[in-house]
Amino acid sequence: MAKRKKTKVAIQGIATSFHEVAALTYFQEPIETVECLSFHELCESLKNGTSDYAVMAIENSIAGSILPNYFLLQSYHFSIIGELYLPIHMHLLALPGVKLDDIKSIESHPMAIRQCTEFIHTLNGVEVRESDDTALSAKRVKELKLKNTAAIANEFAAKKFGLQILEKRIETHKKNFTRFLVLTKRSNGKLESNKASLCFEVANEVGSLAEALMTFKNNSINLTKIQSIPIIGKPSEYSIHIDVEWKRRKSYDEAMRQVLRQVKNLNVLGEYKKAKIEYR
Ligand SMILES: O=C(O)C(=O)C[C@]1(C(=O)O)C=C[C@@H](O)C=C1
Repeated sequence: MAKRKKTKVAIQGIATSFHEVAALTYFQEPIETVECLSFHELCESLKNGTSDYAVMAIENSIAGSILPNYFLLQSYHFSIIGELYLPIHMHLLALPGVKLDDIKSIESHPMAIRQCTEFIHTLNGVEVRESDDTALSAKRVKELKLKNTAAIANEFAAKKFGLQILEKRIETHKKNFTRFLVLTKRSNGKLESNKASLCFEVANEVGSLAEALMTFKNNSINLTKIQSIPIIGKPSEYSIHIDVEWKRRKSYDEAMRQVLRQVKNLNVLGEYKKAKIEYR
């Protein structure tokens, strides 16, 4: 009998990156991950059919929003079909036998570095370098035998690349989560949903944004996130991204009907099931 083809999921980074952990956690079935070394590459992989889904980090509870990804969501027109809040534990990894005093440079993904700034500030005179991925930094330390460099990455990367954990849990706050979105090219119809990601523009006039937001409030729709991003080429004009949650679908539909008349270019980026934030 022919083997069933595994679902292909694009991740930013290589095996053991946080994106891989997020993809394996979300899908809970054997998947094939497609490694991409940038978020742009990840979107291209989904667009050209190399992958069926993509998992994309959108915000972190210490470092905040990944703003460039809002632009990608807007320009690629994918559908968000799910979300995941992954607990993030960061460790400082080095070659076996290396001591903290030997470390002259640290490298990692910029979002990982931003989650560990308090720890990094305690190390004097250590150079900090940004890389494409936490796991890739761990791999480089191992393969290039970098005795004076440490990588910020997770425990899976430590194990896979045979590195020691020099300092454990160096994230600035222990309750650290990254929110990931699960994207596909075409959403397969109406999934069971109680959350949506929307974007729109409003006139630069007194109360225009407040009025649109009041429409959600008046229909008992909970606003969970708001993020504005510039509209390129129109200085001081913004695209507003919001996430909303509802208890009754009817209330959401009614709010959307009303808000359509109040805003411009309303775009539903996805309707999906709200994820739980579970501290582990
Ligand atoms: O470098 C990785 O391991 C990633 O998966 C990237 C990434 C990110 O883009 O925010 C994912 C989760 C963590 O917040 C740190 C880095």
